[in-house]
Amino acid sequence: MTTVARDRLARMLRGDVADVFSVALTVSTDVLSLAVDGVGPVAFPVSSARAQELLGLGEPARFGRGEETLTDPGVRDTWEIPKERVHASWDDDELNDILTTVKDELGLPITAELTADLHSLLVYEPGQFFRAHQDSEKDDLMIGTLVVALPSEHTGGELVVRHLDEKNAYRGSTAGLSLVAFYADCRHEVARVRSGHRIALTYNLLLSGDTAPSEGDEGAAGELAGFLREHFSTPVLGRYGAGPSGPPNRLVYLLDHEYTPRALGWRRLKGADAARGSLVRAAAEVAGYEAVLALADIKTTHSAYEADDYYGNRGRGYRDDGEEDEDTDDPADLEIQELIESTVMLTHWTGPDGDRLEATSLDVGEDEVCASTGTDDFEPYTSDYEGYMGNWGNTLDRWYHRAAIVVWPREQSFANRAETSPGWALDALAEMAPTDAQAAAATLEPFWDGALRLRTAEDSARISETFGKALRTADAVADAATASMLLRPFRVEYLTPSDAAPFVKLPGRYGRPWTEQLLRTWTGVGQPRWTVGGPERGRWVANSLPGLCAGLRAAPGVGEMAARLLVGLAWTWLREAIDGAARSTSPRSRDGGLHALGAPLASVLTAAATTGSADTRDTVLDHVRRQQDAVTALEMPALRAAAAPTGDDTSHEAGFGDLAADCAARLRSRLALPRRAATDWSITLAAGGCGCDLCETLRGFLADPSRRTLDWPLAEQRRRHVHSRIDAAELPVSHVTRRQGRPYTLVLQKTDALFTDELTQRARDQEDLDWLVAEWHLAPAPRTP
Ligand SMILES: O=C(O)CCC(=O)C(=O)O
Ligand SMILES: [Fe+2]
Repeated sequence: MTTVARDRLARMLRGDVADVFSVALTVSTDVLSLAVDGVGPVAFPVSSARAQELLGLGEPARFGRGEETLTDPGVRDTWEIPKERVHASWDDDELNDILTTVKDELGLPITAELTADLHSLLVYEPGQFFRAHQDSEKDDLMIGTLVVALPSEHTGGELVVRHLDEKNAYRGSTAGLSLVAFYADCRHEVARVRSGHRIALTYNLLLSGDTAPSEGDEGAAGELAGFLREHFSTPVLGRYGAGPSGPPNRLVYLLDHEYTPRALGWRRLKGADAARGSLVRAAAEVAGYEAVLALADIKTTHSAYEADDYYGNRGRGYRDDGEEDEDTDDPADLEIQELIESTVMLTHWTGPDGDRLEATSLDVGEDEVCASTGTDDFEPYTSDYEGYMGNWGNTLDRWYHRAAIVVWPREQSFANRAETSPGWALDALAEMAPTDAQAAAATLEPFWDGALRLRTAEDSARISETFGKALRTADAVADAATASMLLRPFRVEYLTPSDAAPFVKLPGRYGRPWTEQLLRTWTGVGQPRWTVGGPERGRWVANSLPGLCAGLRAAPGVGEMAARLLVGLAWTWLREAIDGAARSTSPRSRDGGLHALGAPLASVLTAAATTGSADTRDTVLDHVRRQQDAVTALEMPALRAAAAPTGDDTSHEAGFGDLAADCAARLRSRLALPRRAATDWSITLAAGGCGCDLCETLRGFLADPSRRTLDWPLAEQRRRHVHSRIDAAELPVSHVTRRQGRPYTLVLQKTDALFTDELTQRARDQEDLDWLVAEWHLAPAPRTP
């Protein structure tokens, strides 16, 4: 198998630089004098009596985790002397020398300035310790920590500093000052002090001044540039499904140190990252690419077994240091098997204008990622072990934060940013000259639909803001094809009355066929995702359509044309939704479905009147008139949603009077039917559906006015068929199985609901009719007895 360019690039970067993450120095006690308020000058080595006095001033030390500061003697058990009481004065030249040495050994830029800021004085007595932790970066400039252990008699209390799978352990000196400096992302701990006292000053290390990394070596940059060119000219499969294969959009090289969003910057890369960063940057420059810094959330999923279960022996655990981990709750010993999946999502990157970090959200494909150190070598910030669950095997999910350098061809820069920030891209396009905007927009085409659709699901407030921008930009680009491309991913539900003014410019600029095509796309007509009766569409028709049409009419000609198209498409949707609901075999869901379409129906009629679409109105009324009687469940809410007649043109134009008359006629004829006699137990089983012998027997029993119960010996399958027929038709008939004899007996019994439901329905019909007569000025009819 040939190794792909990005892996060769990562391997080359790994080889080149050693990762120094902590350094130690021992210096003479002469360079420091220490005094503590309340104790006076502290001589070196610190005597046990002095240590006791210092203890007396101490408070239980706190520690930072993330944003919080906590006190927990299970994590940290040591005394902290308030910083205000501590006066540590160094010989300036000596301290400068020390910091310069630290800077050089940690591989920080030569021209930068490293300073130390006193953080605290700690005293550990026998039994005290500080568990593994990472220091919080309290200052934007903070890059690490300097521990100055003062000479004193003690055993135990080693300071252990780790990075990836390496660790350095440091023991204090009894004669000199022992200094240890390490990067802020290193986990470190102080082992339990066994005897005597361990006393240490801690400092925050701050990096400032000209922190530009030294120039990378030219030959190496040239070689790396070659890998970059190869990467960007080797096709990968398109994203978002079936897209054609093309060159990758980016290369994501994962770094080895951790950075907070505040601390990530080219000038503040740590250890090996600094040299790698300047090399990759130089290579990108040579090849004409752009490099930005980013933060990534990585999730890996491995199949895993608890070691005790797996082959019955304890396999190698993935934790090699036996240290307790406060953040994770997996079983300690897991036999980790193969990697099932790994996803990399960029959460931040440096903005177009250089150093400032901005939030983003981009899933990057596997074939766009490489690293010199595998993610498995890092400590996850959280993990989750799922034991065996049905179809899924045991899996271990682990999440990591890593920093990255992201490289892309300059001409892909706009597209890369647009993919995660469509709103930003639309604003930028609107600012460009039309020909530039057309060229830039063309680079968005491969992912634009996908990028916006994914977002729709997430956050509809943001997408409607983006929609507003898209309307304006589609006008500004002055090109029909570009405008269609930019607008295609949206749906008609985003178009609200307040968009009428910006929207109407588009039919003005691009004409009727273009507008019709766009609206068909937005409403999904003729597309497979076309769903009938979706609640969002219903809400849009009910709430937005009339206001939108009224707004569009403000632009005579094109606005009216667009409004008529919208009314036509809304009716296409509504007709299918009405037919779908009316076809339902369940009376309850039929009535519920029709009821929900009442307000949309009122809107379509109103909008048709507003836009002078008399033929649409007539088609709508015809369609409603042709429905079965159940359509009153649609007519009533439509009439209640319509404004009552004011004698103005619109309500007349809209045909609500005709609708009210049709509805009243249906109610009257229903009310005119004779009431059910108290002795009449006949039930009609709606025609259609199954006509098997069971259903025929059922039909006969139901139709018989004098029979209320039927004892029907039936095998299970057949009982079930009868059940489902009764339930589907929602008949007032109870069915129970008497479990005696063979086959069991199905006992059917007509219930009182046959009478009570009918009474309720009549009362409701009467109430509806009275309301219609009063509100819609219909001729009163004689009340039925
Ligand atoms: O006592 C030490 O050497 C280290 C103290 C420490 O890790 C801290 O203060 O965060
Ligand atoms: Fe610490």
